Amino acid sequence: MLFSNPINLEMKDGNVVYYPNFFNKNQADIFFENLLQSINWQQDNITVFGKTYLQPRLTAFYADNSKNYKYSNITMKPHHFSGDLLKIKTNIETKLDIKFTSCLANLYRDGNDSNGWHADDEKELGINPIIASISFGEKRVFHFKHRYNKELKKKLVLDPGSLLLMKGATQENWLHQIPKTKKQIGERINLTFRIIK
Ligand SMILES: O=C(O)CCC(=O)C(=O)O
Ligand SMILES: [Fe+2]
Repeated sequence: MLFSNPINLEMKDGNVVYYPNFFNKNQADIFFENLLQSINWQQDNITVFGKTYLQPRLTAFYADNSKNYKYSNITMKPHHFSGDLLKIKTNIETKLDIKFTSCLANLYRDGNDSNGWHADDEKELGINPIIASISFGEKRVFHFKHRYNKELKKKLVLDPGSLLLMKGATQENWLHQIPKTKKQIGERINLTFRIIK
């Protein structure tokens, strides 16, 4: 087997599988340190209901084409894949047998950084997008809530070295977030590999 113990989250109207040890601890630690230094982290302004704020985390966008990525009034121009990010891309493409074009990277500096309720449903991702989300560094809680049935919720901890694979109608029917935490915690890097044609 290429990687151990996938956990199917059994999402109604969606399809989410969690792979806790997609990368082993040693690999995950090395990738974390290298990506922290090598990624072109930036902090953008976002405009929500007419008010402008600094985004509560750092981000960077990479692609093997020149297509921009637009979300929350932000347009991100891609950098080219290289170094460990390219190694990770090739590794997951081989293991999953899927080719990705793009990666949106997130750096949560501490518990005060977050990612509010949203779905990855921008039209450039197409219908039923496949999103492969890799985590390194500090573990963080991840929430799902169903868009139309308030009783349906899921909560899980994303461990370093893990992969969360979201596919099928997940983005159409569910929202997700990384909430803030009051705990004193360190940095976390998340890489979301996407297909943008
Ligand atoms: O940090 C995470 O695990 C989630 C990131 C995310 O949802 C996104 O970039 O769209
Ligand atoms: Fe997302």
